[in-house]
Amino acid sequence: MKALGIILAGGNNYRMRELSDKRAIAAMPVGGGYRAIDFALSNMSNSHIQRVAVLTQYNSRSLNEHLNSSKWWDFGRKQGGLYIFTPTITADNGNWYRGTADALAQNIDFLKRSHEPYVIVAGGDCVYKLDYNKVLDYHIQKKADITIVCKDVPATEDVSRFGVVQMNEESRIIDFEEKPMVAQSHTISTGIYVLRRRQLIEMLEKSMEEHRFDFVTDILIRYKNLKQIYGYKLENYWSNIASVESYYQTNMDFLKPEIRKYFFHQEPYIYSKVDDLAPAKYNVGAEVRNSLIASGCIINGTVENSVLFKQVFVGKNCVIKNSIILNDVYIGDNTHIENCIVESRDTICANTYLCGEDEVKIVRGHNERYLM
Ligand SMILES: Nc1ncnc2c1ncn2[C@@H]1O[C@H](COP(=O)(O)OP(=O)(O)O[C@H]2O[C@H](CO)[C@@H](O)[C@H](O)[C@H]2O)[C@@H](O)[C@H]1O
Repeated sequence: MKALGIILAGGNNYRMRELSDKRAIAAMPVGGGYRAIDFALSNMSNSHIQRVAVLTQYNSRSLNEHLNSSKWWDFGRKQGGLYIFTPTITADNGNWYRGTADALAQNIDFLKRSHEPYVIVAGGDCVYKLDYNKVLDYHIQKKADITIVCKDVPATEDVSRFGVVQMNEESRIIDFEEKPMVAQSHTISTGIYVLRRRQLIEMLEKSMEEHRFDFVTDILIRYKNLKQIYGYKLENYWSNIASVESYYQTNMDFLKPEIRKYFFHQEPYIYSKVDDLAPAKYNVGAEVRNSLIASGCIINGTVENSVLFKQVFVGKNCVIKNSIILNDVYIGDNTHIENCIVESRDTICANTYLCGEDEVKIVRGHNERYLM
């Protein structure tokens, strides 16, 4: 096989507010039936990458539970497999992953023991489909040292939470600024990189010698004029779960017919861990419009422009509008929920009124305000 996959899934993100208290960002539920990491894992599997390591750290239990079997993404092969690497305290190392380069460097033995000539490095918090082999072919054809998958975003979009690149006519990256206040272009890095395994090992060893721990600032930006770094443009849907707003928007995108068709009905498919649940049930009085309702849900009230994850109960005379309800939530009768994200495994008492006014409201059990 030509490439090895590494998924970085250990970061925390304060922009996710309380949603990251319970779980790693890569374990965030997406699109009614997936977790964020399913997209990178399925892309790896669909690109026939047989050995994939997931580097996890922050709130790793939630992710470990989701990844407890490699069979869902078809990695259970004799010559390959899915590896989950959390930081390990050893005689030579007493540190957590101090950054993305450090996370890779702490697993340098895995890189050294592998035989694949190339490595695909991707984040576990992005929603997209990509055949990594196309990027790999491009990387080889360009004779690049590093290839970064990039995306043009509308000029109206705030790019200050991304790496922003400038490319010349040959698609060589001539400038890379990480999270700039004022951006020079609207081409962003998607955080997906291709490089030679030997090259990566060499760069990581140098970084560690100098106590530099971040892949972007200490490798990409440092080498941007010294190495041949190319950009590969991703034309299709891509979104990353980096804030409550982008998480909400990504889920709402799944209500658009073209996005649903792209992810649910067009090959290659996205895979996830499957639960054996009863089908969703709509009782007399239920009214559902433009919504995704996962298995195990029971609906009695009205649901509109919303995404309900598995095993949500909606009581009588409820109105759920423009909201995301995470799994195992019980919503009592006569409740109004609008512009909210309701945390998983929660009970919303009957007669509750919840509405995100200026921004999406995150609801956890005790946020209720009762109707008069
Ligand atoms: N210590 C650690 N151990 C293991 N995994 C860790 C880690 N720290 C972070 N990660 C993981 O690495 C990935 C990148 O996270 P970062 O916090 O480094 O950057 P961010 O996602 O903000 O931007 C990045 O991704 C956006 C695109 O989403 C780019 O535009 C931008 O240039 C790039 O830095 C995430 O999947 C995260 O979970």
